[in-house]
Amino acid sequence: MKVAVLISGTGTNLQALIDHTIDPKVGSCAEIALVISNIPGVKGLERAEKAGIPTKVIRHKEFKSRVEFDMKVHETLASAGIEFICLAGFMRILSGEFVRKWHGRLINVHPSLLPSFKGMNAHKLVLEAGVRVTGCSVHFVVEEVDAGAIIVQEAVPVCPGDTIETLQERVKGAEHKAYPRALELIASNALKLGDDGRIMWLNSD
Ligand SMILES: Nc1nc2ccc(CNc3ccc(C(=O)NCCCC(=O)O)cc3)cc2c(=O)[nH]1
Ligand SMILES: N[C@@H]1O[C@H](COP(=O)(O)O)[C@@H](O)[C@H]1O
Repeated sequence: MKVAVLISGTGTNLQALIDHTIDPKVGSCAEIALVISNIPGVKGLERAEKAGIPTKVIRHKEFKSRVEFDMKVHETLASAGIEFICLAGFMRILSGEFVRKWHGRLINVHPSLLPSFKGMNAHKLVLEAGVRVTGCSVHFVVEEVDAGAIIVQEAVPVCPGDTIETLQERVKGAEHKAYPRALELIASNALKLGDDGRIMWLNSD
């Protein structure tokens, strides 16, 4: 399954997906065939280049509208024969039109236990709420932000004295296990997004 990873920054989740898909012990049928960033010069692009994965920068600032940016991204994905998209620290909201075109073939990792703490500053909200357990969620992407069906979650303790930085680092450690696991469930046809918008587990035989 030809997978594209969309990034905007450091790309540690991209790295985890790369390491997973090239691991001969895993024998994954997911292959990362393209990495697209909306920001030039980010570390995630270096990670892809080091792994010999084609990269493309599509600057959202160069487009008059969100939809035109999304269309360029879609065309780039289609011409590369991409079958599945992983968002990994991609910080642009995608238009409903794009999300509909990739319905069931587009997932994201969010740094909280959804449906709690949606949006951009999950770790800050977690600390302010004083919860003792947080975590990460890998979910299908739907038009409503951070609201799609959840595929995998992993819990992470909140420790006394945690800051946004210490929390983010601990949660990322969980993301790097959860994301490859979620991609493998999909690539191995263990589950898919049902027409009712909920996870459908496919029989193993
Ligand atoms: N339609 C749809 N698209 C998404 C795009 C990215 C992410 C990743 N998580 C994200 C969640 C929130 C944001 C956000 O609010 N950014 C500030 C505004 C930036 C902008 O103007 O674009 C970005 C990524 C999730 C979604 C999603 O759940 N649904
Ligand atoms: N969506 C959020 O953005 C961050 C991306 O980090 P990286 O994968 O670029 O290191 C991760 O914490 C992820 O949960």
